[in-house]
Formats: sequence, C-alpha cells, structure tokens
Amino acid sequence: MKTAQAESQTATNGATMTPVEKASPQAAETHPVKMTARKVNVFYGAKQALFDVDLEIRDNAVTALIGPSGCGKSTFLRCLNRMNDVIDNCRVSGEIRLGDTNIYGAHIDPVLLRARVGMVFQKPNPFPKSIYENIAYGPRIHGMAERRAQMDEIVETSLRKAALWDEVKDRLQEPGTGLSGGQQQRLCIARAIAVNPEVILMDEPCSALDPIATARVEELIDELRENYTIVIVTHSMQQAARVSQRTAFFHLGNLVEEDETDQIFTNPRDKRTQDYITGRFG
Ligand SMILES: Nc1ncnc2c1ncn2[C@@H]1O[C@H](COP(=O)(O)OP(=O)(O)OP(=O)(O)O)[C@@H](O)[C@H]1O
Repeated sequence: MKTAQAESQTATNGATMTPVEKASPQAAETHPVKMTARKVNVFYGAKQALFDVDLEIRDNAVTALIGPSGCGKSTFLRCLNRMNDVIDNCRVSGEIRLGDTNIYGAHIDPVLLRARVGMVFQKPNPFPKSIYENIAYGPRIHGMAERRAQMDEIVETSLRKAALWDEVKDRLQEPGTGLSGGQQQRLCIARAIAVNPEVILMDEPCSALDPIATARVEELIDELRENYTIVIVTHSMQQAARVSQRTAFFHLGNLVEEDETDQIFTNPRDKRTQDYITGRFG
C-alpha cells in the first residue's frame, strides 16, 4: 500500500488531465440526487467498519471515495448494490435509497438491483468466455433480447460505449481473457453497461493497469458520466481530482466530509482531510 505522499509523487504518470484541465461544466451540487445513504452502519461480526454514514450521490457525476487503507471505502461502495450481502458475517443497518426505492427493502431482488447498480472490480475479471459472450451473458439472463440481431446490437452498443468496439470488432468470438489488462477492464465496464445500469460502482478500477491503460479508463469514466452516475473508490488523490466532480473523505469508518472535488482538494473543512490530502498520513 502506497502512502498518500508516495501516491501523489507517482500517480501523475497515468494522467491525461490535471485538476485544472478537468471539464466541469456545471457544479455537481446542482445535479439531482441519485442515491441517498442515511445512518449507514456496517459490522463484520462484532467489529464495526462504518459509523452513521450519511451521503447523497449525485446523478451524472463521478463521486470519488478516498481515505487511508481500511477506512471503509470499499465497504461503503458494496453497500450501494448490496454486495455485502454475500459476505457471511457482514451486517448493514440504516437506509440506502436509489431514487425513491429503499434498496434494503424486503421486496428487493439483489440480482435485479445489481443490474441497476453495476460494479467494476479492482482486477479485471472477464468470464472465461468469448468477448461476445462476456457482454451477452447479463442481457440474456435478464431477457433483454429475443433475437440474435437484438443481442448483436446490445453487444456492439455496449462495446462502443466502453470505447472498445474498434479494438475488438473483428475478434468477438475470441476469449475475453486474451485481451490486455486495460482492454479487459473496458470489457468489464461494457459488461456492466450491457444491462442498462443507472449507477456504476468502481472499486479501484485502475489499480492493476499501467499508466496508459489507466488514462484510457479515466477518459472513459469522464465520458460515461454523461449517462450514468459513477462512484469510484481510489487510492490516488490525483485520480480523484482528475475524474470526479464530488469527493467523499473517509477516516476510521466515518465519513469526514463530502463536497465538490475542487473544494476538498483546495479548501477542506476538516483537519483530518487536510492532513490526508497533504500526505501527513496515508
Ligand atoms: N470480509 C471482511 N471481514 C472482516 N472485516 C472486514 C472485511 N472486509 C473489510 N473488513 C474490515 O473493515 C474495515 C474497512 O475495510 P474496507 O476494505 O472497506 O476499507 P478500505 O478503505 O476500502 O481499505 P483499502 O483502501 O485498504 O482497500 C477494515 O478494518 C477491514 O479490515
């Protein structure tokens, strides 16, 4: 695990945009709220990992979750599509809404929820199937295509949205695992897009990628926010500054502050945030 200071010295290698160049046509605080967390507490057995987290996640914006290792970023991310349900000893309390829907309501099917709130993981994890089948799998189990031509269209559209189509259109029947790491990660993003999500969660999506592949995925994230709500966990403050409009800083299981990204990095309200962004602890 790199310290914040080491990170700040190295992470710029993958940059295509600096914070000042970042396109921010409109302050994200004016965007409608897409997801709302209220008094979220998470326990792994007797150990509490999150404490009364309140957060509003804005539509058509990228929200970055930052903070030192073990502060609860991934735990919070997994609350947003109930991925913590699959961890045996994990218990979540509080309320999380997607639009008007309480996602922890008794009537909610987590499989359908995860189509609306998709996830991209740290390590690219394509299925051991063809590029085509990686994309077609989700739409098929959700009954989204009756005919082959419809499925072909979903596959092409998803790959285009993930900026991968031109690189793979002539080898759709080849294994997804044969792509480069960066292409595999874009394939995983295409796979998430294929089931028409509203929100895409990304847990350190570039940590296994080289600087060029990182830059490509960051550009893609910037394009995707036009149509999706994106929440990204990152250890890189440079990445948070490059790709996000809102940033939430976590420390020891508490959400310390959340604001416009520029505000967090130039004028944080809390001393803990200040200490973290200046590399005093990591
Ligand atoms: N499956 C688990 N079982 C028990 N404890 C867990 C589990 N997952 C996470 N934790 C604990 O919960 C706390 C928060 O972990 P989490 O992975 O959410 O932090 P993080 O900020 O994402 O860390 P990192 O930056 O290192 O990935 C940590 O103390 C961690 O050890």
